[in-house]
Amino acid sequence: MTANRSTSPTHTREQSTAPSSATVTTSARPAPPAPPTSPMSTDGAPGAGLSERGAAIVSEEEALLARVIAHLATAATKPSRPPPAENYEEQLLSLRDQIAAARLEDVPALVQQMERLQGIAARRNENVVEPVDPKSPYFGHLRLREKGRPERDVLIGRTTLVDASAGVRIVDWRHAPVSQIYYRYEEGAEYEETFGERDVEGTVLVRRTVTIDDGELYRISAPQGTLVRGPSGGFREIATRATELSGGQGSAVRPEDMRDIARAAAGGARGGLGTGAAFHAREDRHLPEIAALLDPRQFELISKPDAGIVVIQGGAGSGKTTIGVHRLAFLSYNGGRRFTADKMLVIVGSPALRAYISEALPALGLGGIAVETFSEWARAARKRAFPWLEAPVEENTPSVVTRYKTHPAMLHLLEQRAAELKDDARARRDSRGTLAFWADVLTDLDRVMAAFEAAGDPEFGPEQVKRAWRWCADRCPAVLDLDPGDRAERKAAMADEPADDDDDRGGDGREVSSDDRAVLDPEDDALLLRAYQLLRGELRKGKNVLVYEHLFVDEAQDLAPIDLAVLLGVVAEPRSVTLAGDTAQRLFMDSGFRDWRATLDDLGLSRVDVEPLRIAYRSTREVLAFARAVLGPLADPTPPLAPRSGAPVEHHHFPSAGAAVAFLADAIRPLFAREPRATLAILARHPEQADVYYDALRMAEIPNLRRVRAYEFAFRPGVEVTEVRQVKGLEYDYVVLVDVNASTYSADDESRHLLHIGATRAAHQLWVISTAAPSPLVPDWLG
Ligand SMILES: Nc1ncnc2c1ncn2[C@@H]1O[C@H](COP(=O)(O)OP(=O)(O)OP(=O)(O)O)[C@@H](O)[C@H]1O
Repeated sequence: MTANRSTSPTHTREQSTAPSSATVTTSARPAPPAPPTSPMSTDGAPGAGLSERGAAIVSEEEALLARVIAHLATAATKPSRPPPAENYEEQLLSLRDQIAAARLEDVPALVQQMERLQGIAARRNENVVEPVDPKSPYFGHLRLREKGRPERDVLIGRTTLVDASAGVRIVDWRHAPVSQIYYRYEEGAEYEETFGERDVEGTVLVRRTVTIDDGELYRISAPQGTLVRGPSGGFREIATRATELSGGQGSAVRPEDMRDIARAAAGGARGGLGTGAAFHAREDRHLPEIAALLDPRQFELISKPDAGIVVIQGGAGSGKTTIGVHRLAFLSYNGGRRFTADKMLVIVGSPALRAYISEALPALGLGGIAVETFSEWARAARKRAFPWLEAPVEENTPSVVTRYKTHPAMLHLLEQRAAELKDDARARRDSRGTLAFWADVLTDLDRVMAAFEAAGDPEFGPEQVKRAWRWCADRCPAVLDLDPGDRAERKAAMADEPADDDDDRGGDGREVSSDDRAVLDPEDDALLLRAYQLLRGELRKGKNVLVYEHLFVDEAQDLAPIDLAVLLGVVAEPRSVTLAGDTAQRLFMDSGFRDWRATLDDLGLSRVDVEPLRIAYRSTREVLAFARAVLGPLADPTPPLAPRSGAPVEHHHFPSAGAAVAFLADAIRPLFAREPRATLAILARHPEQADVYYDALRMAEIPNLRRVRAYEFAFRPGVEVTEVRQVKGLEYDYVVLVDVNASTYSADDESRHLLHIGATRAAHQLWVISTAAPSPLVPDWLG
């Protein structure tokens, strides 16, 4: 699928030049140089122009596939055919027979499959072990030579099936020893691994990624070349040049390597939108699924031990979400009964990502995992913990109050005050006591002042503390009033607080004024939950304790330390957690998250390492250069490695939005005529700006045009007009950033982050449009 954030992980990144895993893997021992091949052919004639080596690879792979399919067909007609998935006992018996007949080196994979099945049988209601799908039985091919043993072909797929006598060995990608060879070693490399109890040494004779769809081989990626079946049925070689991660020679992938398509793209030079990438995607619909492409570093993080906290810092498009969801799959496979679907929680940054991940998980064999945004999850948990607290939550909190409530100083104060109440049975007795505690912590001015002074945050001094405190002191009594219990007593206590005649405006100029209605701020959900955890212990869901065995938090940079503390508080010991985020993509500047190190310290996790990811897979080198430039001083000192190069980023200036739309309409129509499967995002900072572009493009009768107002992305081809904030975590073939004017994006941190996020949604090409004095963040070199 070419749509933004493909909904199926089997084609999560439909672009023709996804680097073959062989070209991005690193190995202690380099692959031997590929023998010379004849020039690449792009003429589409069946098999025409295939090098001798290419032809040999194709026939080897076709023979292998034919063998597997024939075996699956025979197995299907035999009584010993794997029984329906829900018939666990028969499946276990079948596996036992396979083990009895298997060679020593195949036994661990089968035993693992058996253990997994036993776990599932015990749970009954969980995911089932799927039989091998004859339409797409595997995606990786290794040929291994081990000392004193004949060479053997091992295929990497989504489930295990081994029949050594038939020469068929398909091993689940999550099965550690074999997948380690696939993900860590290049063709030609020597390896040492442990299979079960046995140490083995060998050589990877062949390592290829294959795409099989509907039982047909469509694509082979090998170090010697990428071979693709054309519409006429024959194979041809495409874009085989090795990508250079350092930006060195031979790194260009497109448009040069796609001359034929670029030629088709009318006016492919400056002024033309479209690199032909989405056109090519249509032709080469069959691209390897992402599990086939994982690089060694990604696989290392995915396969980290099941206990422990893995913190991933990676730039835009470096595979953080990919790692998070594959780690869930890996743990669920290897973790026996511990990691069942109802015991894993995924927290995402937006409803759009929730939609994407919810659809991606079942395709990885993970049905029924809860995927929620933090605010949704916290709201529901808070309502369960305080069922009688019927205060509405209003989203009009002044910035100064958000910062006060999410500041690490507030988290520490809450912890300190709770510790002081260790022996106070009254405070701990029920959720009403917790509510009183919450109000007390927020409104005890002396303690609050001391806590913020100790935090020493130069951007949040006594002035701000006082203003935020006023807001809380004004609002908390009405909330406490919802508890008829000892209303009078509490009111009297609140009345003792000193009157405040200071300025009563919030940091953003909004009035911080008295409100007699019982209203909560969104940040109160986390404060109340943390207070509950500290005073009363574990949160509950119905009669059960609310506890998860694994937690994956995506876009963690937009959560406050207190949010993370609440989430970590619902994870069972020993904790198994993946936290992924990118400090360059912070959107909620008031959230209390400063950087990973400080946040981990705030959470008492100083000893946890932050794992950096360096390869930016999504965007081209040109897009990444722009995205880095707009970050200015906020950019990571180490630039990401960008495997792909593409069309230059262009800046177009117009006197008005009307002129810009006319230009865009003229570029978009031919783009979709050439590349009907393309996805294009037109991104504004503010909704009103997006409306202007949408209305005008609609009048220009741009087909498949959608105005996305509240995360209702279609994940299919077409033009989506929306605000930058909404597209966090998504991806498009092409992106146009509109109204990149000085009045819209000044040189402040939030503007830098927004432009960075918007730009890095583009996989292939980026345009920047200004309609007044351009933003100072547009780099000079863009012109
Ligand atoms: N090893 C890989 N080889 C090729 N493509 C990859 C690889 N890893 C990830 N990708 C692709 O790169 C794109 C970005 O991946 P992903 O969304 O996981 O990154 P991210 O770090 O979460 O990005 P963002 O921070 O922008 O949300 C996706 O299309 C994904 O399929």
